[in-house]
Amino acid sequence: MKTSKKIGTETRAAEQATTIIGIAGGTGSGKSTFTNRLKRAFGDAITVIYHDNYYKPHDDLTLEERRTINYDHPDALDTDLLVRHLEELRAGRAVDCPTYDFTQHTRAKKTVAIQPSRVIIVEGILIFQDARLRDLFDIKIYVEADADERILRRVARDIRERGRSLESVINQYLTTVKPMHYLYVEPTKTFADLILNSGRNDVAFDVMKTKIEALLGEG
Ligand SMILES: Nc1ncnc2c1ncn2[C@@H]1O[C@H](COP(=O)(O)OP(=O)(O)O)[C@@H](O)[C@H]1O
Ligand SMILES: O=c1ccn([C@@H]2O[C@H](COP(=O)(O)O)[C@@H](O)[C@H]2O)c(=O)[nH]1
Repeated sequence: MKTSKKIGTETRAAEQATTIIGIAGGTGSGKSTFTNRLKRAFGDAITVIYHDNYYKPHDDLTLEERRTINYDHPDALDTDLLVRHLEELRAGRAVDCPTYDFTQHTRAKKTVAIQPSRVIIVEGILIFQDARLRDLFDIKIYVEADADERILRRVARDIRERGRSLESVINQYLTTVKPMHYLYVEPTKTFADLILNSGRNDVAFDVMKTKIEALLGEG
């Protein structure tokens, strides 16, 4: 959307424009739930990219040492690489996206080829914290959920899917996740165009689905 240039009475560039949608919110708020629902609805017509895949690798450290890293501080992520990748995608070029292994707290070996498209969704807890990312987003959405619900969901998810114990999730939450949330995540809500009450919000999903259909020329 931002690349549109008026040429006479035509807006030619707008026909080719890419719209980048940022979906932020605290851990366990339902960002992935909302994002994945849109991805299921549109398939390859839209591109989804997760900031989580850009956590810095720490292969030089042992797993025990990696468990103690503060993953909720902006410095834990290679946001420079994400910015470069979004610029490439917006220019119509595919990128090789890293993937992340939460059970090992480091990057996985494989990368995934991400194709450009007219609508790109970027999801992550800290994506509105970086001014360069904010500038790239045409639409900014913040998924809201009470802290008690978010931690309960995180406990269940991290034990089920990310190889964690109850004790490790509680300890990580109290030492880094919670303080960083109030320092770096929650304040960025102010940048949002839309604040969603839950990632399982059918009305919000229908609104965004209609918007994306229009952007894709399906409306
Ligand atoms: N509104 C909701 N009610 C109950 N459970 C939810 C809701 N939204 C998400 N969940 C569940 O909570 C967990 C975390 O949701 P997820 O979308 O992964 O959060 P995030 O990406 O923001 O960390 C998942 O297991 C998901 O199925
Ligand atoms: O190695 C890692 C990297 C990240 N985390 C935690 O992940 C969440 C962000 O992901 P959500 O899907 O939004 O929950 C963040 O709060 C980090 O603490 C991790 O535990 N280990």
